[in-house]
Amino acid sequence: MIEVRQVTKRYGNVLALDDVSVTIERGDIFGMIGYSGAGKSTLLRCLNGLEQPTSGEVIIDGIDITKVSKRALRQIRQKIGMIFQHFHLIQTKTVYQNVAFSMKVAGKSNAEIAERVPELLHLVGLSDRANHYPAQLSGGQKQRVGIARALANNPDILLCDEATSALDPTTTASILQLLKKINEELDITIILITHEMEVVQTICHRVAVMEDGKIVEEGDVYHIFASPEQPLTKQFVDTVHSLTLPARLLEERTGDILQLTFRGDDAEQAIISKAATRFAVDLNILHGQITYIQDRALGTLIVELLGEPKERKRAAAWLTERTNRLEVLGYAS
Ligand SMILES: Nc1ncnc2c1ncn2[C@@H]1O[C@H](COP(=O)(O)OP(=O)(O)OP(=O)(O)O)[C@@H](O)[C@H]1O
Repeated sequence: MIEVRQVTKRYGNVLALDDVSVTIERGDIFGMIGYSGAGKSTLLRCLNGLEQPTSGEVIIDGIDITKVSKRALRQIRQKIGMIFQHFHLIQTKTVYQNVAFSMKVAGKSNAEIAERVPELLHLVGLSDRANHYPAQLSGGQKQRVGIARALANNPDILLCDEATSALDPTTTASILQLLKKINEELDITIILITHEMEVVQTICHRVAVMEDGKIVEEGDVYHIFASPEQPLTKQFVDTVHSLTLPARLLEERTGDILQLTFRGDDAEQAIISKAATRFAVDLNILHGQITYIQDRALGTLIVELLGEPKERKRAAAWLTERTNRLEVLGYAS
């Protein structure tokens, strides 16, 4: 388990982290999302002791790593692997040598290296590229080498710093699936920072939303998608989970336009038809979609609510209570 307790980090008069507290359970895939400058990289670097907080504690499996000796920290670091946006491979070494190098640095014997490296290359799907140099690999393959290298010393934790930001969508998907497999099969806790909510949607169990050095919202990923509270969280959720109505439809509408978000197990149609019978209103469905957050469905509907103002208001209040999120996109003119 990782506990960040009231961590503050100042660079001169820049407050990069402002009293951040968060707990990451063993086996989680934990996402940290935020725009550039939010403090994500600084927080990640505090987790592996590359950065010393100005104040606060970073406790990994019961040990506050901000208080240990350099030697002890080096040992703890061996249990923490890291992968990077731009891979950071050694260009003059082959794939095999890149992975072997981190084991050599950790003092592993040649026999251990000779046994482990082929296993790792097999795990990341690069057995046939062992003798290639980084320049001969695609971005996705380079990241696979980065992952193999990060796993070489059997870490408990894998930190991913924008690991898919330099990759195209298909390659991103395959790297995310590999990370998921590593989490499930090797029981490695994964902490990833990203500015893409799609990455969070695809593999994270929990997510923290960061802004100006603070965590503004944190929770289970499905819950965050279904009921985001902070404006920034809503913005991120909307990047993958929003519907756009053609401008013509919005202009021609005569009723209120509502966007409703439902959990997958809710009977959306039943709620819509019940609202129509319960109140003197009509509801036209204009648009809808179901998004899957890992295996759980989250539905969105845009409806036009027609009727007298008082009835529309009552129906909207009734719907608000029965949906996860109701937003008014436009009122009847
Ligand atoms: N070594 C440093 N010296 C001075 N200021 C720094 C240093 N590292 C980070 N900062 C500042 O701290 C703040 C947080 O930066 P950080 O890199 O953690 O944000 P981020 O969310 O990871 O952004 P990005 O996605 O662009 O990397 C920024 O204002 C940044 O300029």
